[in-house]
Amino acid sequence: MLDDLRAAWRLRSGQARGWRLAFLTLLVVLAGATDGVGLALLVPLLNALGAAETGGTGGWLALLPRSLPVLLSLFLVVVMLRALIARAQQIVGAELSFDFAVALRVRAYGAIARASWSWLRSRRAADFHALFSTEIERVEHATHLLLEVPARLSILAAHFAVAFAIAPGFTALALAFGTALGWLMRHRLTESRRLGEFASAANLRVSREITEFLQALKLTKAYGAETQHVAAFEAAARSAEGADLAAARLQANTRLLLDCIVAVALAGFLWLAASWARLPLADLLVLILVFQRLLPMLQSVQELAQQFVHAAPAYRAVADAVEACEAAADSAPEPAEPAIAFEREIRMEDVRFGYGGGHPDVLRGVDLSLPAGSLTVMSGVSGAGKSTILDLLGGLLTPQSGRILVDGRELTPDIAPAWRRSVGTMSQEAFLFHASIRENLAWSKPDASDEAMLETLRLAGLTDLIAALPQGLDTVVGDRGASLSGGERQRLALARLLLRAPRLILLDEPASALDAGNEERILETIAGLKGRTTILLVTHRPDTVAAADHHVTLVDGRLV
Ligand SMILES: Nc1ncnc2c1ncn2[C@@H]1O[C@H](COP(=O)(O)OP(=O)(O)OP(=O)(O)O)[C@@H](O)[C@H]1O
Repeated sequence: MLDDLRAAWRLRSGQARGWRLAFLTLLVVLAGATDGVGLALLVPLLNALGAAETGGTGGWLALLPRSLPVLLSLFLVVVMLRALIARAQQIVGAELSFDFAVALRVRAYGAIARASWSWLRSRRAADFHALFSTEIERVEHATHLLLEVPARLSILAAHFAVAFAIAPGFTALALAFGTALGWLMRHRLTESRRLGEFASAANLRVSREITEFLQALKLTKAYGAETQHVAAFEAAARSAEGADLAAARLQANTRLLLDCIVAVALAGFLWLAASWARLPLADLLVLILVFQRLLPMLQSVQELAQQFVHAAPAYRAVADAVEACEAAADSAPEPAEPAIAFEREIRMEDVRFGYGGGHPDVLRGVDLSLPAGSLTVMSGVSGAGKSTILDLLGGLLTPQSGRILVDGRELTPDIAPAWRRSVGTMSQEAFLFHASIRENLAWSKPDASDEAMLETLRLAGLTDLIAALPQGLDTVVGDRGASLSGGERQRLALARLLLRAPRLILLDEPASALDAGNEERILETIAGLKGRTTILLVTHRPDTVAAADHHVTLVDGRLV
């Protein structure tokens, strides 16, 4: 439990402004105090209403005038003040929750966005999805409860204070009863927390199933694996819902138990108050009112605590996930300088790289020179490390030894973000957004004009397609470009890349998923870009690129 609270503290943000929390604390105290004063005023009020002959409580209340209109006015002022404080408390509490929720979501999103690619590539997208879809919501719920508990406790304290002023011994007994009740219920809190941890794990399984199913929709249909996915989803959903159901059962059982205990306790206390404590009538009436409110309040604090410990494990899940992303951040996530110009050559010198985890190094001393404006073709068997070379040249990975030089300047992690702005990359399966052609293009250069877009579409060989589309640039391409053919998708991705006018283009088998005819045409289009920019093209058919200036092959971690 303490771990969860520590995680909650780690997740607090500077934006949650300390003064607001201090103001809320003040309001909580004031709410309790006005509640207590309002209750205490009932004693002289009842006395003034006719119970005067029975005596009443001494203390500061004895100083009040006994006039009914004055007491009623005072009572009204206190009740209205209490209502105003409650309103302010509700608004400030909601603002704090809002600030916390937005800051946390933005922090988590930013942490993922700023994490280095070398770390991100070994993560599961589904786990990030779970973070946003369920765990952060549970954290928000827990925070709402966390803000609510002190408010209830303050009112509880006010009730106890009034009861104590009327009948100290009797109230001490009630306090002992409340403490004993909490102690008796502690196992329920432990059980609720265990269910909360189980719910975190079950929610993760649901999220993994949903994300991977949606990513593989076409494959699922093609393999007829729908039943398999539905069954896996049902098992995960039952498990997650089962955790919530068990928590709801526990909550209902606790409520039944507390309802009975509180009813018996209330009857017992009232009987004791009337027969044993022999209080004056006005005091007795107020004491009845106080206890009639106080005991259910104890019950609601117990319920809130139970709900809180159920949601609290999400604090640790979210804090651990966000901090892991933050620890893996790029050393300079925001480019410190504009895109890096490149006039002469990009060079790899004796570059070594391995993915760790006991695997042998993939690259074992790679030397490569890409003169500006040249077209280099790279080939090698599957798994040789070609994509790894592209990721290193693109500034996504950092060599473990050796250097990459851009016009003689070493490509270090500090300048990698700026360098990435000068690079355009494209792989086998180009990703397109479910948006129009214009929006897909503008993603890489938001201020691009229609003319610039049409020019890059021409270079990518898509002029005829755009002319044939009734909505032209505004045609929506579907999920991941589903309404385009494979060749059109790759060409559109090429146009998007060219729109940024990159100094270096890294192409990772951009046409190998296409049929031979389409592949040749795309490779021809790429060869036609020679001279405009520097290109490194990975292809398993190097012979088809006659225009290439250099051919290199990756063998045993070295280029030959
Ligand atoms: N994140 C990773 N963690 C561990 N090993 C990895 C990781 N990514 C790639 N590898 C391993 O590094 C080696 C080189 O991978 P890479 O993708 O660079 O090869 P490739 O030549 O591009 O292969 P292909 O032609 O099949 O695309 C492979 O053995 C691969 O299993």
